[in-house]
Amino acid sequence: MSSSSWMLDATTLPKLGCLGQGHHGYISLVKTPDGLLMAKKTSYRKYSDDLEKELRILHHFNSINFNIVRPTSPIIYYETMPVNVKICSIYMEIAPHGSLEDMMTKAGGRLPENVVGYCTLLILEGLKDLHKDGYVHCDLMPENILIFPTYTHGELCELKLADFGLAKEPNGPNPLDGSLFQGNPEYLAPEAVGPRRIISSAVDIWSLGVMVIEMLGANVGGRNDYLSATLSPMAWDFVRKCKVRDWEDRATAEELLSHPFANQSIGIPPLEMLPVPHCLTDGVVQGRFF
Ligand SMILES: Nc1ncnc2c1ncn2[C@@H]1O[C@H](COP(=O)(O)OP(=O)(O)OP(=O)(O)O)[C@@H](O)[C@H]1O
Repeated sequence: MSSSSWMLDATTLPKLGCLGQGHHGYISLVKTPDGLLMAKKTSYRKYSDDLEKELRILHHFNSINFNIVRPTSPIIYYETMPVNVKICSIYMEIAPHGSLEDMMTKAGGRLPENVVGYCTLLILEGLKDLHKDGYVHCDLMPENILIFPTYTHGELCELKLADFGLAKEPNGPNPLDGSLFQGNPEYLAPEAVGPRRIISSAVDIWSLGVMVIEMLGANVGGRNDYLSATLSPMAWDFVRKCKVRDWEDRATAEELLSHPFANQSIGIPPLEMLPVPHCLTDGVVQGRFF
């Protein structure tokens, strides 16, 4: 990457489209003068602490882990918009195939089991390093897993963890009470609510189990008897290990990496299964990816 794209004159970059919308802001597609396409994540300035933390985490893992989205600028940028609206932004590489949620929507709400196994393996690769360094994502859901093309080892796509706004840093404060999985309570590990409120890497493993259920098209609120009857024995065994109620007995990312469910060899999603955000469809935007 050239030094000109690393230090941006953020205010002059044209906004070419919208890549996504979150609860605290939006993600837009921008292009640098030398033709590099990037994702710009913007929120109101009152959320700047979360955005600064997200950028810190992205930088921490920039050269360590390829399954965590990469930042494309070193600092957070502050701007004042018309009518004195104060915003802040960070820049990162663009996911040309959107999010896992987009892929599920495109597939009609259910992915083939071997594709889910492959996606799970890539997510576990990201979680393993995150947890090894003492971080907890705390917001693991399909919309926060981004899809990238890759042509290494004959693979077609690569998944990366994104959206670290609620993440817990080593020795950092817990996310605010009530901030996790608003509207998606099934994703929240039981020990992360109530008076004890334990936030550890096991919280992400619980969410991963729920995500696997969702990707397989089953009911995420379903009880164990329903899940054991609905999922394949291998998928159910994986989910069961993620959803152990006692967080200290829950499997770790490292352990789950060797589970047969995450090692199905023929689950690489075919090209036609990969979504493409509207603003990136052919002919609309020309440019290079990071
Ligand atoms: N780097 C990226 N490339 C392409 N699309 C992206 C990128 N980052 C985010 N998006 C899209 O934008 C959506 C929202 O992003 P993100 O979750 O980071 O925003 P947020 O404001 O933190 O959301 P929330 O408040 O709901 O957690 C994602 O689900 C994805 O569809």
